[in-house]
Amino acid sequence: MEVRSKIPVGSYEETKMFQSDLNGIITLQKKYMKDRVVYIPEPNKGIYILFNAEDIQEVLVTKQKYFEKGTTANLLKSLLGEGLVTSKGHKHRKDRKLMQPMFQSIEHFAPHMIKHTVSLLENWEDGQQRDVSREMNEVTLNIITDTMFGTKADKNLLGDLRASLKNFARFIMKNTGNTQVDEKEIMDFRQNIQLLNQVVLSIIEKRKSENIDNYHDLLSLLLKTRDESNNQLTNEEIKDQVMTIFVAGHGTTANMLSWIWFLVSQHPEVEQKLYEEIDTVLAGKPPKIHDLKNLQYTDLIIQESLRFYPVVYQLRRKVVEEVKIGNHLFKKGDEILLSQYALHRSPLYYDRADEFIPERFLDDNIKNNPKFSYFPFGGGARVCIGNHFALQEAALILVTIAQQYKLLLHNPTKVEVEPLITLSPKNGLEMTLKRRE
Ligand code: HEM
Repeated sequence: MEVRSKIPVGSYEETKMFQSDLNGIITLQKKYMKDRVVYIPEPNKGIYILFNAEDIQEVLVTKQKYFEKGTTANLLKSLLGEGLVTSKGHKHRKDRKLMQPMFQSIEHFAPHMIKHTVSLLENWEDGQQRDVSREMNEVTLNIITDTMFGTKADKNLLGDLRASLKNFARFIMKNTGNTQVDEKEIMDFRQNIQLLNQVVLSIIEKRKSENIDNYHDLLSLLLKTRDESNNQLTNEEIKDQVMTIFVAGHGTTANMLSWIWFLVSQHPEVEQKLYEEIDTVLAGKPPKIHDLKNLQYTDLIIQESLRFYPVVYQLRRKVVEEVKIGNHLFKKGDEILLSQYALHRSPLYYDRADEFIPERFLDDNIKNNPKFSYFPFGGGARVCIGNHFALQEAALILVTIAQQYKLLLHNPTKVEVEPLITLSPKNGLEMTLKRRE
């Protein structure tokens, strides 16, 4: 008998459950993790979900050449063009090599990260209610435009931009694998893209009118780059890379920080330890990059938050050539789903997986877990290029704010997880700012 016929198939109810609710995959995992995989016959194209960390490592690392990015990446292309997130094969390797230097040494970005957090705090007052998710988006957007493009984010565009990106993400999630997309939705979607393109093109145009040698950021790197035949990158190529970093490089970190604030506010004992550590290590002084190594509990909170709410919660891959993964054979064209959300809550790897326990990352059992039982930044050739940038940024923003404020949440039941391209708080995150004595 053919190996692939042994793969269990989800029922109609299970397919519905998987599509309608993020927790559907947790129920599927409980039932099918011993089989390591389940096939879910979605209406347009079925998908295989893997539940074993070793199999995931094969897909992302050891057998990565048998895979390419799945259908979400194709829709993302309409926004990001052929940038680093969406490019494939030779073009991807070239792009990665080109952008890598910007992410190799990131310590010098620390003062910018702190400066933008401090200026965010200048607008905060004791007792105010603020949508912390919006605030985190603002500060991370300012940081990415400053560090990568040497410019300021245009204040007027910020609100529109955030709404635009969210609409865009909703569109993608609704239409991944869908062949009949509503005309009106396509029109709105195009308008959204135009707005984003405008922002990015204005950044490029402004720089072209200046002396690029005065800058040492990603934009200048892209403008100075020559290919093998000594040709410059085209405007379109530069726009795609800029748009990619612009989009991939702020909403993700903003959502991670929103979940951290939410989780910390719901766990007073964790909150207390965090504040104690910050007060002891920083002793009231602004953080410096070398302080991060001494902020160990802060680091545990960040790791555990990314386990609990992995902002990039699933990856899709498409098989390009028949391949055996674990005990199963996959054919060309098969779509595979790797779910950080499921693996990070798998009983195979985590005790009390539904509880938020930062200390678990000190546990030896966790250290012995297979590598891909925890993969918030993916893995292999396509591992997140901004992972260290994001972790450094999150820690600096978190401690800079926590030195001055506690954030209180009055109505936790109002906070809902919305699984778009990233996990975001559906209706924002209204919190009260309490200034510390
Ligand atoms: C908490 C924050 C972040 C998370 C959880 C995250 C997660 C991820 C994941 C899981 C991937 C792999 C996607 C795949 O394999 O299909 C990825 C790729 C990528 N990320 Fe991030 N990311 C974060 C922050 C950032 C930042 C700050 C930047 C840039 C400054 C960035 C830029 C990118 C780029 C360009 C790629 C594509 C890399 C490639 O395909 O070679 N990310 N990210």
